[in-house]
Amino acid sequence: MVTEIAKAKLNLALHVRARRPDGYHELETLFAFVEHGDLLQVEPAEADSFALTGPFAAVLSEEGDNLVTRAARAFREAFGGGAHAITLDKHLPVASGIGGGSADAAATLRALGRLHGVAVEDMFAIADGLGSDVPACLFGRTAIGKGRGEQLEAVAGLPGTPVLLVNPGVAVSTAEVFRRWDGIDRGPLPADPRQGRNDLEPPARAIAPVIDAVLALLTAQPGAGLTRMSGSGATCFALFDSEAKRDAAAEVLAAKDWWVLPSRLT
Ligand SMILES: C[C@@](CO)(OP(=O)(O)O)[C@H](O)COP(=O)(O)OP(=O)(O)OC[C@H]1O[C@@H](n2ccc(N)nc2=O)[C@H](O)[C@@H]1O
Ligand SMILES: Nc1ncnc2c1ncn2[C@@H]1O[C@H](COP(=O)(O)OP(=O)(O)O)[C@@H](O)[C@H]1O
Repeated sequence: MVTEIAKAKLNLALHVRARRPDGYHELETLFAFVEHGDLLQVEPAEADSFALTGPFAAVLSEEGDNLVTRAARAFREAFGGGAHAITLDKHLPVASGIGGGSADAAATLRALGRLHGVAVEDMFAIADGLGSDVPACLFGRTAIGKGRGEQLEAVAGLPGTPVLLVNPGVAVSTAEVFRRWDGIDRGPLPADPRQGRNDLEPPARAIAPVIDAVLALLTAQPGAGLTRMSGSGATCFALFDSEAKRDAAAEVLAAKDWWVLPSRLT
């Protein structure tokens, strides 16, 4: 049995540059990861099986096609390896801008790669076909992403930085948020992500105005530095200058009945 953590992804900055003829958007984004996420367990078996557990299992169990089973199918078509029993312990909220599904797909590939001796480098083509964020999650390191997110360049991160993730419990459709982007290119990613922005914030806030309240309360917390929405939302994050201040902020935001995840950047 192999176990992988499907770490939550953050977009420390996300600049949308252009709408492409194929419907996708050209991005420049700074991907980072946190220590916590979903838990994936994979073992060879006589027949394929897939079990969902954890606090967000119910949301997903009504959907037929999971990114985990899609990733496993794509792996087998490319590399063989037979049947597997897979368990996904779902801790990350679904459709929330922290790439939970993408991280699960990448963790599935990593686990199968470990079981069957396939290198991560050889699985990027499969990852690309599963979703725009899956290559970044497979890479798993702080990186600048271009194209639709699949052109990756590793950069120095801020490992160990305390971070708080907050989701107000509203699922936001990524496709819908991109559709509402105003089409204005506001320029490239700056060297310092703090000077950057998330261009998907205005359209996401229009769909889910509660994001305004989350950002306002996060920004007001003692010790909060860079505070922003991640991906297409609605999860927002703040970096903190100490774990104690992060934990104090977590209590304040959890009192709103919002989902909170105190973690650290990897
Ligand atoms: C916005 C981002 C930023 O990291 O994160 P999330 O909010 O999903 O976490 C990603 O680009 C999301 O990646 P992912 O969730 O894998 O998206 P996909 O399944 O490939 O695409 C879902 C839909 O989003 C839109 N889409 C996605 C990526 C992109 N560069 N341009 C787009 O226009 C398309 O309408 C597409 O049909
Ligand atoms: N294992 C999975 N975890 C989360 N979502 C999944 C999974 N498999 C399929 N999905 C689908 O993918 C969509 C995007 O999910 P998710 O990756 O959580 O969003 P985001 O990238 O915005 O954080 C969900 O609405 C859901 O329908």
